[in-house]
Amino acid sequence: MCPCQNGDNVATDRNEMVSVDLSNKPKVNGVNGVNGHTNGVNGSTAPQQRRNPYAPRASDFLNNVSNFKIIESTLREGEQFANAFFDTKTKIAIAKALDAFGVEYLELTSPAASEQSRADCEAICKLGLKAKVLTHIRCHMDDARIAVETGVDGVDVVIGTSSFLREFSHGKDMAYITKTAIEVINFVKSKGIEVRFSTEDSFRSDLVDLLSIYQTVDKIGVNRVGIADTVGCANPRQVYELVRTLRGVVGCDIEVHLHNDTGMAIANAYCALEAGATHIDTSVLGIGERVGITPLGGLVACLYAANPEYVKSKYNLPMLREIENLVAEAVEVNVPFMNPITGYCAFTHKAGIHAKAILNNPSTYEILKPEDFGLTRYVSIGHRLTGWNAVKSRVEQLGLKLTDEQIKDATAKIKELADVRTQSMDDVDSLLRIYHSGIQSGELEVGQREALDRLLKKHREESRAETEVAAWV
Ligand SMILES: CC(=O)SCCNC(=O)CCNC(=O)[C@H](O)C(C)(C)COP(=O)(O)OP(=O)(O)OC[C@H]1O[C@@H](n2cnc3c(N)ncnc32)[C@H](O)[C@@H]1OP(=O)(O)O
Ligand SMILES: O=C(O)CCC(=O)C(=O)O
Ligand SMILES: [Zn+2]
Repeated sequence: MCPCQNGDNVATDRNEMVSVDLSNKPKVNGVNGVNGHTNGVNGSTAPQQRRNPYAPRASDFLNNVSNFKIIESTLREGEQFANAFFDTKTKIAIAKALDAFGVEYLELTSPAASEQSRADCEAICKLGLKAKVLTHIRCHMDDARIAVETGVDGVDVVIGTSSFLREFSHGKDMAYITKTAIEVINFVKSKGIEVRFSTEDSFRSDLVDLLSIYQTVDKIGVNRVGIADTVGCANPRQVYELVRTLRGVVGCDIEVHLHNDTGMAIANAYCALEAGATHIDTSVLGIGERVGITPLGGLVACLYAANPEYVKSKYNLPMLREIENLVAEAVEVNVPFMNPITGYCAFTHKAGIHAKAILNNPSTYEILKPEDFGLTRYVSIGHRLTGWNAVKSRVEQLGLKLTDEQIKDATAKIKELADVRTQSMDDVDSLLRIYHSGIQSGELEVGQREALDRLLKKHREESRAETEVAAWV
């Protein structure tokens, strides 16, 4: 289990990961502990508020990085993930969790997919959630007729416009697509619910075709148009340019749906917002067709970096981990180790240079504050990359009195041992305690490596003897 996830103060359940929760740490170098934000390194008087380089620039008048809505599609796109099978109970649990987190919309699988999909859609509509409930259909009157009877707040209509999909999927030309889109949109609108029209495979579609159909549906009063990077081929610049062009052509909201085949989905979503998109599709852990779409957690991390207060005010951030665990369990995968926010070591700092600065001011090496996500920061100590400042913080936590010179001497021994194997937290603690008592008793002085080795050996033998006695009892 990840030390960041077990909630204990000291993580010792992985030998190679020697981490310590420094949240209750006393003053270090004259400044507050790691959770207390300081006025700068080593207590300097630099101003606390620094300009956030990730914040939107005032000159970007289209920028919606601090003004967006999430359309959470775990229960639609996510159901297209290879491992996904959501029974009704699981769908309801996911829907409620996402609603409590604060997403603005939930998108559900087409009720035309199966009888159970239709029944589940109705059941979720009846939950009385704060989030608006949408369902996702083909651009076809048969699907639209079923969808509007489920009780949804809106219908997301999609049809492929690229030559690939026109030729090999539905086989329809742009004239047919436009005519059917108008019919379906007018029908859904006549039921008094929201309607969105999206072109599938937008980035491999002809720009003139795209702008023409978006303009047509905007004129007849669609609530949103959607751009879909169905195959994950787009890059941030292309996304920016297409959304910005579209922003100049339609007055309605703009949604983007971005696949992650080349790892661009979060960056693309960010650029879409910069260019004026209003809604971003996500799924928990990014699950969906192939490698899925923009992950909810990663998007939240990225947008929090731009404007923490805005993101904190909209979403219940400490719920993120629970939601990811719920979905991970439902689809039988692990949360990836490098997942933003909730990954195995998202808030663990290791190298001595990092540890020192983090202890003085966490913002030196953190753009996300773990406490805003209900998580804890760790500093890893028992390895060859450690430094005396990290060791000093542990000495203070243990309540030991050692001079800086003595701590540097003890650190040299930790590094020597860690060159052979990573030291567990217990190993580091014992060494520090033995070092301390050696100094107290006068058996040890700084630099007396042989004396220290003798004390460590004696301790090892005593521990072994104790273990043997315990085994006999
Ligand atoms: C990119 C995306 O992820 S889009 C969303 C994908 N979601 C889904 O596919 C939902 C789950 N799908 C299903 O349950 C089924 O595919 C259904 C019920 C939608 C259709 O099932 P079937 O009628 O058996 O057709 P099948 O799945 O084999 O083929 C798709 C059909 O939809 C048509 N089609 C495909 N896309 C569209 C579209 N966007 N709008 C209208 N028709 C479409 C195809 O031409 C084909 O029609 P055909 O039966 O005349 O050949
Ligand atoms: O409806 C949409 O906008 C997107 C549909 C979809 O899942 C895709 O194109 O990848
Ligand atoms: Zn998709």
